[in-house]
Order: sequence, then structure tokens, then C-alpha cells
Amino acid sequence: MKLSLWTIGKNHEPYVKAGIDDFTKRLSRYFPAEWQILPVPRNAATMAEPELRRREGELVLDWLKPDDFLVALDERGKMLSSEGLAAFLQQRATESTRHIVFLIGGAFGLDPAVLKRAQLQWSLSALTFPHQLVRLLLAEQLYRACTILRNEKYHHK
Ligand SMILES: C[S@@+](CC[C@H](N)C(=O)[O-])C[C@H]1O[C@@H](n2cnc3c(N)ncnc32)[C@H](O)[C@@H]1O
Repeated sequence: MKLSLWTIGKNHEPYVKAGIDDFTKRLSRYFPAEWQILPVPRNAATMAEPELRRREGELVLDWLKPDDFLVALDERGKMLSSEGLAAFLQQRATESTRHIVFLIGGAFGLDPAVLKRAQLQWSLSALTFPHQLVRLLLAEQLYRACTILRNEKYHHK
């Protein structure tokens, strides 16, 4: 099962890049994992928020393959414990999901059409985080979930 981590916007900022690289490398020991940074639509600066969200949404829907399992990160989504995330990965692997796409939205969040396409809308917290920090949290939480699945010493309760 492959894990893709998609985000819209700029490259990883240096203040999070080292951590993202580290956790993504660790995560790759369990599942093939890669980042995809989708480009911001042209003329984004001149677009109103709903238009930008819609254009970004079209891009995402274009990139997705029909059998991709989409997890949209959204603060209004379902909250999971780390054990819950581990159970989710286990279930997807058991059900022979080939590819999970974890999607982080741009500055104005995700388009309703993308949220509708998602099989899971996942909230990390009721707080709103900047998308650069969400990248780091996502990589770390996926790695943590994998260590839980393998009973490895990383996650302490
Ligand atoms: C700056 S936030 C966008 C906030 C936007 N105003 C909204 O209401 O969605 C950028 C992206 O980071 C992710 N994000 C931020 N906080 C999050 C949270 N608590 N849980 C899950 N994802 C979050 C989401 O994918 C969001 O689209």
C-alpha cells in the first residue's frame, strides 16, 4: 500500500523541511511514501477565495485516480487518536487498498467537491494550523501510527 501526501502551494519551508524529510524517511520503512506539491493555479493572487478553492479542487480531482482512497485533512472532520489512525491504516491494508492520498488544503481550505470525494475527512484538532505545520504533523502522525502497528518503542501512553 502506497501513501501519498499531497499539499497545495509552496515547497516545504526550511523551518519544517528537516522534520518533514526525517519523518517521511522513517515512514518509508513501513509503506512507500512520497510528497506531491500541487501547483497553485495561475493568477491565484487575483482570484476570490471560492474561485481559488474551486480551481484547486479541479486540479486535485484531475490528479486523483478512481480507486485512490482520499483522506482530506480538514479541521471540521473526524478526530482520530494515534491508535485510531493505526487501526485505520491496518484496515485499509487488510482491505487491499493500493493507494491512500492524504490531502492538505491551501490557504483557504478545501473545495466542497473535494471534501465530497474524500472517503475520510480527518481533523487533527479543532484548532486551525498553517498548512506548513500540518505537513510536519501529518508525516509524524503517520510514522507514529506505523510504530504502533509494529509495537515499536516510539509511542508512549
Ligand atoms: C490554513 S488551513 C485552511 C483554513 C481554512 N480557512 C479552512 O477553514 O479550512 C490549510 C489546510 O491545513 C489543513 N489543516 C489546518 N488545520 C487543520 C486541522 N486542525 N485538522 C486537519 N487539517 C487541518 C487543512 O487541510 C486546511 O485546508
